[in-house]
Amino acid sequence: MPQNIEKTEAVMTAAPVIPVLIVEDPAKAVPMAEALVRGGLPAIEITLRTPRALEAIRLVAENVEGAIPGAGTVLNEEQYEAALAAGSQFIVSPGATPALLDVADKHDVPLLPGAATASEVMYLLERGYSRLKFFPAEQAGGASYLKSLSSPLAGAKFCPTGGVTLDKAPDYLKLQNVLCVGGSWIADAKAIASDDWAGIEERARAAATLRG
Ligand SMILES: O=C[C@H](O)COP(=O)(O)O
Ligand SMILES: CC(=O)C(=O)O
Repeated sequence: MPQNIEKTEAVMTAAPVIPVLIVEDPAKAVPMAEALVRGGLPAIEITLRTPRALEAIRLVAENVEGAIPGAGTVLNEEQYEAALAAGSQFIVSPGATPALLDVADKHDVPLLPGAATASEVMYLLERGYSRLKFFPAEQAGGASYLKSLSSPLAGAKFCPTGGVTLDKAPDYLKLQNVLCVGGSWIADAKAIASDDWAGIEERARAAATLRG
């Protein structure tokens, strides 16, 4: 089935920011997610870039009330299925392949596929996907580039991610074709490694009140 827009937008509009997380130690996942939820960011993307990321997703799914755990950096069918089995409520990919979209079409779980060019967006629209990640946002051209896509590709709405910061986020959030932004600045590897839950909560709170 094509993308379920209502369910996908529910994830994208739960808060203005989706934190993108690289979790090495699953024992950190629950206190980290609790800090993010307390700060007002329920949708959290744990990337499959570490060996124990799936374990981290499972622990958040089973233990953190109010969290909407998702898996990022999902590149293929095997990772997609493993992410769902771990309890992911949404899936994110830096790009899109026909094989990844084929497996996503079999499930009613939001997939945010990545796109960075007009042709990539057009391909995804053809496949029934209109709620997308714009990646890597800053490096690909930033808010002015994304604004240029909004008139010719009016059906597509984005979550820009990649180089987005607290300062840059409002430039994206004010665009008609942006529903949220993603980024690692709220809980980077250093903050997670040093158990800086208060700092993560504080940055989450600032992000949760961002407006375009
Ligand atoms: O690979 C990039 C991450 O998805 C998030 O990007 P960031 O660290 O620039 O916020
Ligand atoms: C870029 C991103 O969010 C991902 O790796 O899925």
